[in-house]
Amino acid sequence: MLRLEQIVKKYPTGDHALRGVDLEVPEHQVMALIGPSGAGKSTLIRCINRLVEPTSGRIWLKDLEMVSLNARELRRARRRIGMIFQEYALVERLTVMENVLSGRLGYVGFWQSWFRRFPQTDIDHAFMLLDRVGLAEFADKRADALSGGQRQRVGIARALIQQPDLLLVDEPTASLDPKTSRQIMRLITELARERNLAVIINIHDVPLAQMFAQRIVGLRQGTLVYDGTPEGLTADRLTDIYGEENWEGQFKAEEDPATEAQAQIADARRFDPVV
Ligand SMILES: Nc1ncnc2c1ncn2[C@@H]1O[C@H](COP(=O)(O)OP(=O)(O)OP(=O)(O)O)[C@@H](O)[C@H]1O
Repeated sequence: MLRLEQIVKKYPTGDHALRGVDLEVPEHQVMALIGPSGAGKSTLIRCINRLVEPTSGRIWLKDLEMVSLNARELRRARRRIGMIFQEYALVERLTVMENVLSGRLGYVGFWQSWFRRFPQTDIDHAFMLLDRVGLAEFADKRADALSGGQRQRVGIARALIQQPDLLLVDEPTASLDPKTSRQIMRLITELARERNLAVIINIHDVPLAQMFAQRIVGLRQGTLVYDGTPEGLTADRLTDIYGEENWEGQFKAEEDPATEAQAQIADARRFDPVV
């Protein structure tokens, strides 16, 4: 589905952010990218859709080689890659519905997008997605009236309306409380399963990554130093990634199936209070 070959990124400042990263992500896999600050996680995620230009290397999205695409081809290819950001990147004065539909801007013509005229199929899809992320009743609310958790749900719906093959998620829970963080991670992983998406999540919270991702990749100083299961992330492996530390107490937070089922039901019904 996605294959990175020897990705190198050296910024003009001389920072060597990625030092030859090889990585393959199959369809339906939720992969968490962890590592200390400055390890190159955001750079790696942004190289995939070329928000950051790799210095060298190749990136295959199925049979499409991303690095060699010209600007027009790249615009088209980016439709296949949804992105979810830490700070949501919503347009504050627009409604929830308009924000979700903005995910279709790459598909409609210039004048249609200028007048924000979207096909009925897009509008129906947006309503369906808003319902799925628990925001059906918020379609007409302005984005600036939403809580952090609700904003991230809008960000998820906006990424999914593109109908991407791959989701790139950059610190989706960094501004959220622990409970909302779990709900957002649960939603992302459920949607990935439902839609057969490959997902790469850049995340600092290791227990949260272990709880929801099928695979963990650890970066250190631009080099891949761990690639394995959540369970395999022992104290020694954490030291490989983050350096020497007493990792006692860094446990894998298990989800209790009964509590989990209740949480999902509650999740489906709940709406975050508007703050
Ligand atoms: N636009 C830029 N110009 C120059 N250097 C940069 C730029 N962006 C990142 N870097 C450098 O590249 C390296 C990797 O940064 P990056 O933001 O990818 O790391 P990260 O693992 O995502 O860190 P964090 O967890 O703190 O977000 C760092 O040394 C950083 O200073």
